[in-house]
Amino acid sequence: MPRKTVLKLTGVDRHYGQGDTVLSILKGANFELNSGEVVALVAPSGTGKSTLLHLAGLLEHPDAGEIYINGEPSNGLPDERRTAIRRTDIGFVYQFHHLLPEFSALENIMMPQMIAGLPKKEAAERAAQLLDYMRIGHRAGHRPAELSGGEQQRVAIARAVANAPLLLLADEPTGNLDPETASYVFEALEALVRQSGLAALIATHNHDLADRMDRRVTIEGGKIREF
Ligand SMILES: Nc1ncnc2c1ncn2[C@@H]1O[C@H](COP(=O)(O)OP(=O)(O)OP(=O)(O)O)[C@@H](O)[C@H]1O
Repeated sequence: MPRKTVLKLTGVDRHYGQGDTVLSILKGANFELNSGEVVALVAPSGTGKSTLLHLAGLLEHPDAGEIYINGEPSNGLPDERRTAIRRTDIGFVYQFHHLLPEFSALENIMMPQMIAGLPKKEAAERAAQLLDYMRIGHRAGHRPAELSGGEQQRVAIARAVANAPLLLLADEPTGNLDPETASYVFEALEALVRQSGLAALIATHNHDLADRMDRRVTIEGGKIREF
């Protein structure tokens, strides 16, 4: 599969606060992520990992610079277009699964597909396939509270890729799990990412998991550096 630059940041600045209390998180940050690449984002707490993921996911605006998703510059795009890009091109996984508690595992995975306009039957078929792929097909009818932490996180991963995005952004996706479960869930995540050829940027404090990814990047002095 030919590689495409799915995410690109050029000269990105992001700061919080103003005047004397300004906190500069990113300053002239550049970064590229290609399809098929799984990249670890490993940096100390508070250096801006979540900020970077929010910017890349078009959930926040940079103060300067440009963010391209699949070649399209995002500055100045109307909110509807940003939302459409988020829905179709980007999947998110968080530390805590954020599944909808009143819906089953299957329904949670159907939801983004139906919002994107897919008929219910097709959404259910795809959701069932993803659950099987994550080896939790037998838990399809269970609500999040009836699932283990590792199972919940696998449902969240399946939901994130349900609309076949180009880019997966994960913020400590295994941070809430014991090491053995974390390793198992990460394996499932990695297999899914590799099989679908999407680009993934995964923030983690877990060096063992980071070692298994293609590259590691960190945030240092407001820049994104390889290490
Ligand atoms: N909306 C905001 N307003 C003000 N400061 C913020 C805001 N969001 C984040 N920050 C600050 O920016 C810095 C970077 O935050 P961020 O959440 O990106 O760090 P992180 O590397 O993801 O940390 P952790 O590993 O602890 O999750 C922190 O000092 C945080 O307090």
